[in-house]
Amino acid sequence: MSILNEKENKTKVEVKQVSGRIGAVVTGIKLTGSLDEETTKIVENALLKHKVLFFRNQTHLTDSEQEAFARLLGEPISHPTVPVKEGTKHILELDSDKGGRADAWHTDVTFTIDYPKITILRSVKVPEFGGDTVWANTVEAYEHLPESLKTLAQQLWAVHSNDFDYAARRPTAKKEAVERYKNVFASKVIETEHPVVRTHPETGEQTLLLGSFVKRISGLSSSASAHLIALFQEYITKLENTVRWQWQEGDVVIWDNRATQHYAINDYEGAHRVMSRVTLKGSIPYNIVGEESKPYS
Ligand SMILES: O=C(O)CCC(=O)C(=O)O
Ligand SMILES: [Fe+2]
Repeated sequence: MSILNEKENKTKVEVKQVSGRIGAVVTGIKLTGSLDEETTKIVENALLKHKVLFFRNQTHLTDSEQEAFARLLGEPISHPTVPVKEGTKHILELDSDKGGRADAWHTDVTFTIDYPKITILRSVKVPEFGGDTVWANTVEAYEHLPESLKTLAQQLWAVHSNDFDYAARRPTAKKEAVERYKNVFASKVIETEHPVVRTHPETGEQTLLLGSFVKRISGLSSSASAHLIALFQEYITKLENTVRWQWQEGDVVIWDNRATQHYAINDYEGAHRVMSRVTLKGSIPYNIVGEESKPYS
């Protein structure tokens, strides 16, 4: 077959927006570590535009092939406290039987200073019902703030920490999950002060940087902090600002972790759900006037 014919036979790549403010389904791409440059660029550009990309039928992927694909978009990094899945370089396995139920609105690993720019999540085992994930667009959330709240948000800084009261937030969590949180996830306390409004380093857009790792707003009482966080989170998680995905086995979802928050719905009780996650190295955030995040101690 000539090169020309091969090109003609190539499946057409399509990027189809699926809701008003966030998310697109991508078809015609088989994700592998040897994806060509042109297709990789399509994925990168679509991600900056839509913030979350959904790919069905990627059942060919193994952990190592997922890592190989991830390397095309950036530098894979391991979680700072949770050990990587055995036999892999950087994969974080989220197993519902081991407390892997991320049922709080968050951006990944924001307690670190240069938290991941992108997350690539693959469904390995999905429950018969439930277990959807929802993403929210933090650029659109900022854009939809009234001017007075934009001005307020721009002046705020927040302390993000991996040391929060896990058990109080999840009164029904199993003892094993609470222990795992304490002994693994928060084994080493990591805290960072980030601006509440982060300038996206690639698009220049303003994003709201909050989520469940926020301990408090700098300089405010815990009560005032809680009110303000709730106020901004309300704009972030407004349903019009979100997209919800019903997983099938072998789906891959890629999100821009600098422009989104997400929530894994914990509505499948004892059923088993397993996900494989790779995160890519991010950069230190800065705000509209160029002030950078700093370690907090
Ligand atoms: O389990 C999910 O759907 C999402 C889990 C999560 O928060 C993550 O992978 O970062
Ligand atoms: Fe997450």
